Amino acid sequence: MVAFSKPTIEQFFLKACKPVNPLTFPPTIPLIDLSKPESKHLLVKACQDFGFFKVVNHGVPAKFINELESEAIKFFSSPLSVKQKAGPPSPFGYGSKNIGRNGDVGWVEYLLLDPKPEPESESDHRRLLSVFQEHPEDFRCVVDDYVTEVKKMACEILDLMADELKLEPKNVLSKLLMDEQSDSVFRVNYYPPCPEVREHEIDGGNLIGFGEHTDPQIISVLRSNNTSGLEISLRDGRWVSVPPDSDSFFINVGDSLQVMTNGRFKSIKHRVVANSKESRVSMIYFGGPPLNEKIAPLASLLETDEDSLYKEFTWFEYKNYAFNSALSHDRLGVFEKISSKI
Ligand SMILES: C=C1C[C@]23C[C@@]1(O)CC[C@H]2[C@@]12CC[C@H](O)[C@@](C)(C(=O)O1)[C@H]2[C@@H]3C(=O)O
Ligand SMILES: O=C(O)CCC(=O)C(=O)O
Ligand SMILES: [Fe+2]
Repeated sequence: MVAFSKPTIEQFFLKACKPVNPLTFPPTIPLIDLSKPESKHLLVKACQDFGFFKVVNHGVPAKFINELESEAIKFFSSPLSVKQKAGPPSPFGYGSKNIGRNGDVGWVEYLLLDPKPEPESESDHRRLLSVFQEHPEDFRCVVDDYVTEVKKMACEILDLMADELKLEPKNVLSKLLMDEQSDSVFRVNYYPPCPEVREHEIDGGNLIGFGEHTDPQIISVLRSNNTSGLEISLRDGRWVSVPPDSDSFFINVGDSLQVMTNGRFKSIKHRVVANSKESRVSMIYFGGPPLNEKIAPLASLLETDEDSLYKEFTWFEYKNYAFNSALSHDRLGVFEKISSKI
């Protein structure tokens, strides 16, 4: 663990890296229309080829999305002293610039929230809600309404995957998110504009909003406003920027789903670069399994004689390892039976 001092602006720049490739996603981002259940074939292909796709006709009411975005903007626009009352994020609360506990920094402020507060974490929630001095319960309702809908969509997507992969039972994946003990997280990120980015751009630097990483859970459901910044890494190592679309959702395969499909689905490496002029607001639901769940390839997916590529572990063990590692660390590496590094 690293002791934190206030990060300097230089720490936020990716000096040693090649400039971000301005290509947009080639050829186009896989697009899944949830009103057409036959798109389940495209959905599985997208998970195999990229681990990433965009969803339209998702059924999440615009009202819930807009209310959450405006509550978030209200919160992030309040004085630092007010926001700090909701911090630090240990594990839930307000954070700024420091990401995780291992020395990562980014040009970002965020709220990490428990989508389903347990009685023991009630005090955390009270502290968090006290920040929304005027109507604290309204904020909780706005988060609950949004998360309920997004979780429903995530489960629908997981059921389509299971159907296309002919998994039994059909809810083998979605039941992990529906479980009362599901260890999911909800995050709202706010990337303020950074005027200083322009001077550094001249040196070919990019301001890092959220450093490169894969998401450890099963599935991540991301929605952002119309400010660009999200980039994904292709298998050939090129970074490409994802055109923002505030009316759609973006889905990432997480590390756990990569393992459950024995590597057929890819957990995609992604990052966010900050912007000199516009603020970016994103909200992400990370659907995770219960802590005691064994994360292993689904038996019905393994061909005869096909072995698991991974050692046995529970979500508790993986999460513990992940949260003690830096953002860019290749977390699945140590759980592979044959290291991909050789
Ligand atoms: C540096 C870190 C932040 C993170 C925990 C970790 O040690 C490595 C994984 C990171 C990540 C990425 C996806 C989600 O944003 C997140 C909440 C998660 O589950 O894993 C974050 C963690 C975090 O911000 O605490
Ligand atoms: O804010 C974003 O657009 C993505 C952030 C992200 O990848 C994360 O919070 O894990
Ligand atoms: Fe992420």
